[in-house]
Amino acid sequence: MRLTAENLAVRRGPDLLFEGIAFELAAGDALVLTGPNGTGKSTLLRLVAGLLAREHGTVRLVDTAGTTLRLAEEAHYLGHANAMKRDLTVRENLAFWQAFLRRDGEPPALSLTEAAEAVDLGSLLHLPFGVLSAGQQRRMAIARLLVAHRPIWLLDEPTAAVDTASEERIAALIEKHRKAGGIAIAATHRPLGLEEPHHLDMRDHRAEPEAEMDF
Ligand SMILES: Nc1ncnc2c1ncn2[C@@H]1O[C@H](COP(=O)(O)OP(=O)(O)OP(=O)(O)O)[C@@H](O)[C@H]1O
Repeated sequence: MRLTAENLAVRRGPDLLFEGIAFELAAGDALVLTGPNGTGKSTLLRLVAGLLAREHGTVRLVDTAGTTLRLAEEAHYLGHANAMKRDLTVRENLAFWQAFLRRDGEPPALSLTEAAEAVDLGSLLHLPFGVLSAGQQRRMAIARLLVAHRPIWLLDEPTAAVDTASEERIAALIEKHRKAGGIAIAATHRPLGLEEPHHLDMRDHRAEPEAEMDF
């Protein structure tokens, strides 16, 4: 499996936000996106997830046989929002995602209980998601990634709001995903503690201001 980006640029509103983004990731690789607020880390993740159109450039995922795969179908995307319904219990939320994402022939994923235990919150499955603390909610959003297999993880500040022990646990889960042949791209303001990740500093790809038209 190989995830390749070439010459990516994105327009937000009237302006080009970034340009010239390129990377090549193989199974087991991680890419860490850094850069100040507003430099486009979330935008790049959303673009790779297929949620945003690009101005130009390509993103391509191919399997070991060289077949091009649809990225939107092969990726877990964890945005700033946790994609959980506040009024449903944690178990109901995770069950929804497992049923929604399950595909025939996938490698086995974790059960709902195993996924909650992997983020050390196995005792909270019965609670409405909305009553969990901010850090607990983030950890349960990480548990969502474990209930169905997807080879690409696109993670926007995955450790936001979590305590130090949970930061380490989340890093270990990302490492496990990599060791199983997965690829991870993570935007972060804090070191994630991943083993030998690739780095992409969004400051290096700020788009030059475009010339204004005179009339
Ligand atoms: N719909 C939009 N129209 C115009 N500009 C937008 C739109 N959406 C986002 N932007 C701008 O795109 C820029 C990049 O935002 P993005 O969220 O990708 O940054 P980021 O690097 O992830 O920031 P942070 O570190 O704060 O999470 C910001 O300046 C934002 O205002």
